[in-house]
Amino acid sequence: MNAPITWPLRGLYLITPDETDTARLLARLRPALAGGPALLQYRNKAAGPALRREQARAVLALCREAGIPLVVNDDWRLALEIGAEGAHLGGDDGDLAEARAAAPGLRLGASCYDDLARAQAAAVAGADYLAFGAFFPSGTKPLARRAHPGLLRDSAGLGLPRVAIGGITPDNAPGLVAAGADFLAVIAGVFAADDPAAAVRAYHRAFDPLP
Ligand SMILES: Cc1ncc(COP(=O)(O)OP(=O)(O)O)c(N)n1
Ligand SMILES: Cc1ncsc1CCOP(=O)(O)O
Ligand SMILES: [Mg+2]
Repeated sequence: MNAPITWPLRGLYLITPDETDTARLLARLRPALAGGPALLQYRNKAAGPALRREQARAVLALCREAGIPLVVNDDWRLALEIGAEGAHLGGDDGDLAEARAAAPGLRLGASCYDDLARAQAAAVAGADYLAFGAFFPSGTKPLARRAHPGLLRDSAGLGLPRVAIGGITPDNAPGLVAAGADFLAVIAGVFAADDPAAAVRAYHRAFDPLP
């Protein structure tokens, strides 16, 4: 019996690296999931539709064993098809209001980049969380638009969980949490670490109350 899946309030939001070998992807994922991320996003910008479908299903099985909710990047129809908990939509990933209407049970995340007006529109369209960033230079996505941590404070009034992304390390994480981030979305900081499980736990310490 798998553990029940509950949607978390805050924590590390782990995102998969671009890995086209499914066995290798799962082998990299297992130790990271052992660290206990709050959420996992399946993202693979190097895979075509068939491989994405295969990998999303395989990743969902691992998430179910670990009791961790899965969000599918870019493709809410795939998320719905495989029974994932959510989908993440950016500016090129279709209409959020259409996804909201077609998939009322899916948690929908919206990329808001550095743009408060976009966040307001996403909230009205039915987003379940708002993602901002990149807050720091990201080797994973070097051309990502940059955002200022003040945006996390400025978006508090929208009343939705806020996700920070982009070049986040255990060292710069506490500043983003202090500015209002509910989730820290991370790829390289975990998957390029020598000990991915320890890296996950290091991010979670950013959410610990101060002594
Ligand atoms: C949690 C989270 N935040 C932002 C993104 C970026 O989405 P997008 O702008 O669509 O860029 P790609 O990830 O598709 O390259 C994300 N995936 N997850
Ligand atoms: C998808 C995405 N969007 C903005 S930065 C980024 C990549 C985040 O990866 P990393 O944590 O390795 O900087
Ligand atoms: Mg996208």
